[in-house]
Amino acid sequence: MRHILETIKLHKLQEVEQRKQNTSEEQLKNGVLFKRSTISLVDKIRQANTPHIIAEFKRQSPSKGIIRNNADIVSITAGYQAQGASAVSVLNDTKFFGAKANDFITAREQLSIPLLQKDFIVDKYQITEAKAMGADLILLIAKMLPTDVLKRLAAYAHQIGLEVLLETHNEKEIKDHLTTEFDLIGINNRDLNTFRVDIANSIALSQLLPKSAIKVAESGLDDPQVVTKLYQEGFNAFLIGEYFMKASDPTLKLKETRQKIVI
Ligand SMILES: O=C(O)c1ccccc1NCC(=O)[C@H](O)[C@H](O)COP(=O)(O)O
Repeated sequence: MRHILETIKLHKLQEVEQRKQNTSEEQLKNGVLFKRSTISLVDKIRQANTPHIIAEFKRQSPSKGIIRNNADIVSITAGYQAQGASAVSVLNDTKFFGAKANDFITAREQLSIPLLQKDFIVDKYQITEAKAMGADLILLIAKMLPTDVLKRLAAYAHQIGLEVLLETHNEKEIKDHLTTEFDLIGINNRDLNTFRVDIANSIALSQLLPKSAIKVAESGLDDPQVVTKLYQEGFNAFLIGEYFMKASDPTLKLKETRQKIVI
């Protein structure tokens, strides 16, 4: 069976080609938000040695199906900011994650903290789009693209003022990118072949990174004690989606989680 990322990649390539027909990159660059100054998550993390939560807004996922399809982007993302998220991540993919067309821009309109545009980037055009919709940082996934392409895309993102979170999941992906310039290194706790979450694997992989790297634990985090453990092991930030989104009150769940993390 085809890997989920391969399926997503094939779909993205088609989707992006279609969007290019409707809006040129030059048109995107003329948008108001393309010119805005971005807000740095890296600075925020370097300034405060504390567990930084990147709270994610996601309606559904390939591993869990529908999580909260009719979620209100305004109240949830505003609540995340009010409850101390260091950044908010908004899924921007419709086919696999159920994003609605205006989710990202609506979040941008009301947030003053860094906003991660969470998509599956296979083309420079999507990075221009991300900037044009008001992103501060983007995600690149090591498994999806060759190293030289990832480096080129990261360089372009930096050129237009975006920070880059590189997602990794195994030793090779980490070692291949050790010397390259990504701003934050994510380690996905979830194996996307099996959807199994393995925190011990993430801790072992994090030891391969230099102390100075900003390490982000991603996926499957549903216990403040586990976040505490990962923080003690050197992770700086925690990308949490489903745990908040499936709670009866996502922003209250973020508040409780932050209170329960021991530092
Ligand atoms: O979440 C999935 O099922 C998934 C499947 C295939 C590719 C990516 C996937 N997730 C994207 C993410 O990065 C997560 O939304 C993010 O790490 C938050 O994870 P969680 O806290 O488990 O919602």
